[in-house]
Order: sequence, then structure tokens, then C-alpha cells
Amino acid sequence: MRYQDTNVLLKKAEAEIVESMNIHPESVSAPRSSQIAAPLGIHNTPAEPEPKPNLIPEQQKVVDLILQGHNVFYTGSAICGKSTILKAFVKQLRLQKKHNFAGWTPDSLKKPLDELMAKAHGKKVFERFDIVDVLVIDEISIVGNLLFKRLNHIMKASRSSRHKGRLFGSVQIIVTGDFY
Ligand SMILES: Nc1ncnc2c1ncn2[C@@H]1O[C@H](COP(=O)(O)OP(=O)(O)OP(=O)(O)O)[C@@H](O)[C@H]1O
Repeated sequence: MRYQDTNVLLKKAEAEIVESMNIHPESVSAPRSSQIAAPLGIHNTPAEPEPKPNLIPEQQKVVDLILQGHNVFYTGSAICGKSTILKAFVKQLRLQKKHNFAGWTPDSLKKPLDELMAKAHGKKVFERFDIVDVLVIDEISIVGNLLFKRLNHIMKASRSSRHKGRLFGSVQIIVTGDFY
């Protein structure tokens, strides 16, 4: 989006300069256009990745609560900065070597509960479940209540004895998304 905007600006600036210099637009070749644009500080180079924005206090507060280990649900209208929060705390959790991936796909959860329970007791999945510290669920508006309940059920049953029976097997739950 930003890259497109830059191109529009570049074209506009070029047209204005061409007009003021009384040059016929078709006679302006590509290399010349970049020479014209450069003095204006507009460069026709590929877009660089956007720098990470500094979090505003509300965003930082959510990140802090998550890093303190709270279960958090945060929401807000489209493009209000939810993913920016997510990227910030996932980065921090990774630095703390916390595991946040249980290895499930949405398809896994379509399977019968018994099958999922049995798998969750299998060595590999069990090990993965057991080391999970944080479960992050994005786009919560498309996650049905039943799926959420099943997930709780399976995690309660599959985590090792010290976490067994506790809500989501004591895994920290972060939920985000919007309903707009
Ligand atoms: N604190 C901030 N300062 C400056 N820009 C920010 C800040 N937080 C977010 N942004 C910018 O706002 C835009 C939208 O942010 P983000 O993608 O995090 O929103 P979102 O709520 O996740 O959007 P969506 O609802 O589409 O998933 C991005 O370009 C992002 O870089």
C-alpha cells in the first residue's frame, strides 16, 4: 500500500516537473524519471520492510499483562494495532524460550473428540502439549464455542499430572480478534 502511494507520488511529481520544464511526457524515459524524482527525495527503489512502530501505552499495557502471565483477551476495530501487539509479545515470549505452538491445525480439531484425546496421549503430541506455555488464538470471531470447549477438554486431559484437570491444562491463553 505504501509502495503504491510512493509510485503515485512519483508519477505526480514527475508530471509536474515535466510540465514546468515543458517536456513532452512521452519523451521522458525511465532513467530520466528517476533522475527527476531524486532531488525531491522520492526514490524509485523497491519498498523496504516497514520499521516496527513503537507501541503506544495501551498496546504496551497489553504486552506487559501477557508477559506477566495473565490470560488476556484483547480486541479492537480493524487496523487499530492488534497484530502489532501480537508480534511484540510473541517476540518477547520467544526470547524467554516459551513454546507457543502445539502443532494443531484447524483440520485437527474437526476430528472426533475421542480420536483427538487418543492422539493427545500419543508420545509425540503429548510431549508437544506438555511443553506448551502459551496458547495464542487470533481471529477469535471465526473460532466457534464448541472448538474452544473441545480444546479445553483435550488440554485438561493431556497435560502432565501437575497441570491435569486445570483450565486449559494451566496453559496461558491469549485471545485476540475483532467482531466488526
Ligand atoms: N503504535 C503504533 N504506531 C504507529 N503505527 C502503528 C502502531 N500500531 C500499529 N501501527 C500500524 O497500524 C497498521 C495496522 O496495525 P495492525 O496490523 O497491528 O492492526 P490490526 O488491528 O491487527 O489490523 P487488522 O484488524 O486488519 O488485523 C500497521 O501498518 C501498523 O504498522
